[in-house]
Amino acid sequence: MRTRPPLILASASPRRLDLLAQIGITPDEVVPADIDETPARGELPRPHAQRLAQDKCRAVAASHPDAFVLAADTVVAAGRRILPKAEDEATARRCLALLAGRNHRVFTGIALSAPGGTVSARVIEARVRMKRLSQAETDAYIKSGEWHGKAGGYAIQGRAAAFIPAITGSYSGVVGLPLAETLDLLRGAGYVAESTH
Ligand SMILES: Cc1cn([C@H]2C[C@H](O)[C@@H](COP(=O)(O)OP(=O)(O)OP(=O)(O)O)O2)c(=O)[nH]c1=O
Repeated sequence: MRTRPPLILASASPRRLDLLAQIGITPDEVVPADIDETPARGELPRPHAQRLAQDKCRAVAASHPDAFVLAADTVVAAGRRILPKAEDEATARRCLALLAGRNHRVFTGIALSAPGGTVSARVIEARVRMKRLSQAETDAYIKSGEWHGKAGGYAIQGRAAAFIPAITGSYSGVVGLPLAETLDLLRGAGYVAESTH
């Protein structure tokens, strides 16, 4: 019997592992990609998300040529501007100040490499509205620490859900892995059979 090549999730994000589990997919291995995530000069949010997902995918596929390798990158965009991943309070506050009371977009790039090296990739977009935030709401959110390591300084899957009255597009994409489209890629590459899922 022919055995199916393994699936590697090229991500350090526990959210991505949880999201895959939600649709019944368990990668054989998790191998985070260590790449430079700095936006190129003048790079727009959508191509940035696409490029980083592909870079993460290729970085891991290079040392695992016989596996399927799945990678993603989530970018929060205020207009043409790419918001940082919040690693400190000041950055998280700046992001929230920019996003509160406005609509913004979240782009998640996904890339899948198949054994042999063929890479398929897509970018999935969501439009998110965040309500205006009072000083007390911002302070309480900052205190929660939930913004840490999150693109744009918030996590829709946590307390910040109370700040989001409307979203159009992929919810799972905002959290980090758009599930419908990821399953399409896995199907297209032959990892998931048409008859399952
Ligand atoms: C906007 C938003 C982002 N995020 C997260 C998803 C991603 O983990 C993170 C964006 O950073 P990414 O660079 O996409 O991912 P990562 O550094 O966590 O993991 P890796 O590169 O190894 O795959 O922000 C949420 O969890 N909820 C949200 O609502």
